[in-house]
Amino acid sequence: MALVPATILTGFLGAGKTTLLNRILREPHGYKIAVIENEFGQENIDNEILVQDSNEQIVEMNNGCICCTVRGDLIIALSTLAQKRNAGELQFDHVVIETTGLANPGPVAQTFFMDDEVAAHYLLDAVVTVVDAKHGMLQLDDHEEAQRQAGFADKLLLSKTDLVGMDQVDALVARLKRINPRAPVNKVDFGQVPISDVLDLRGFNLNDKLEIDPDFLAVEEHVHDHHNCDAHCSHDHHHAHHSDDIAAFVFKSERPFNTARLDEFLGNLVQVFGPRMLRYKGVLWMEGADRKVVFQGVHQMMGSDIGAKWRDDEARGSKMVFIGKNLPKDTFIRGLEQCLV
Ligand SMILES: Nc1nc2c(ncn2[C@@H]2O[C@H](COP(=O)(O)OP(=O)(O)OP(=O)(O)O)[C@@H](O)[C@H]2O)c(=O)[nH]1
Repeated sequence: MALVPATILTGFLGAGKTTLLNRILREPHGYKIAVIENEFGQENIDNEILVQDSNEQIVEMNNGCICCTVRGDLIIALSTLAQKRNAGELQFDHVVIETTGLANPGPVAQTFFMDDEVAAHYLLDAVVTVVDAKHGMLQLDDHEEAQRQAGFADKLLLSKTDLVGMDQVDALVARLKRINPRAPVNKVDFGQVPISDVLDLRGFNLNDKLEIDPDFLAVEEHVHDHHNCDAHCSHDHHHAHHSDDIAAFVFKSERPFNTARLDEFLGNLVQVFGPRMLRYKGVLWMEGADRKVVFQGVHQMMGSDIGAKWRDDEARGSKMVFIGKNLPKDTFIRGLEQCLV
């Protein structure tokens, strides 16, 4: 059987990866795409956000962090998909792996060369990196992961250019070109981009990567602590520990929220803690509403959408994930509890 091309979709927290993926999954392009999702934090909210209504596409979830479990979960997910495909149980002709916003794509890409079973079934097509035009500059300043994601890209897609002026876009593009002169930079507007900018790029060139990182294929000891993955997973394949002050926590409740109280509380939260709130999202049960509310944000930019209807057989409740730098978890949790009905 021909090798299945795989795309690694990466980009910093909130850059617009899921928005892009959702658009691709909705578009009638003829590809049958299997998706492997990975999220920072133990609750997979993207699970709820991604469209899952097409029987042409499969969404394969794995909790934990791709960068920690790269030689474990990712290999298992890819191998399971390949076995099902060979057995005729699943049909797909492309795989997209959406990494967490804090992942270094290096080890994810490595999997395609280091694992025989994966290499026997898949061809790494390209690393596509989404960069947030509004927050990208700061993310590149503050986070090594953001630089690696840009540096490793075979294609850079600039999102949220609607939120900034041309000067800011030009400065960011110039910086991206300095970090990665090889990757073409295209704009993506709320995920709108030709499919040919994302799939079938055949952009991954091992020789290029070895030039940038001669250790790319080096086998390393896997020494870090998996118990900490959910909250502190930002190890790269050199096992440098960084971003240790970034942590994720989850709020869950089986009681509905009072809309006015929650709006006011979240508004205050982002005013006070916005600069440290790297990414937050949730699926909410609002009092009196028969549909889910999906809320999410990056720093001070917060928004919400109406989601799917609560099914009759579904237990109603809310779950939210906050990822930030030194956020006062107790203040968040206590405040949210006070917004419940
Ligand atoms: N203004 C604007 N907002 C955008 C654009 N693309 C995405 N967004 C918004 O940015 C937020 C984050 O988008 P996601 O697609 O969830 O980002 P992500 O990279 O998947 O986030 P994580 O996986 O959580 O790191 C959402 O509220 C999107 O609606 C864009 O081009 N312009």
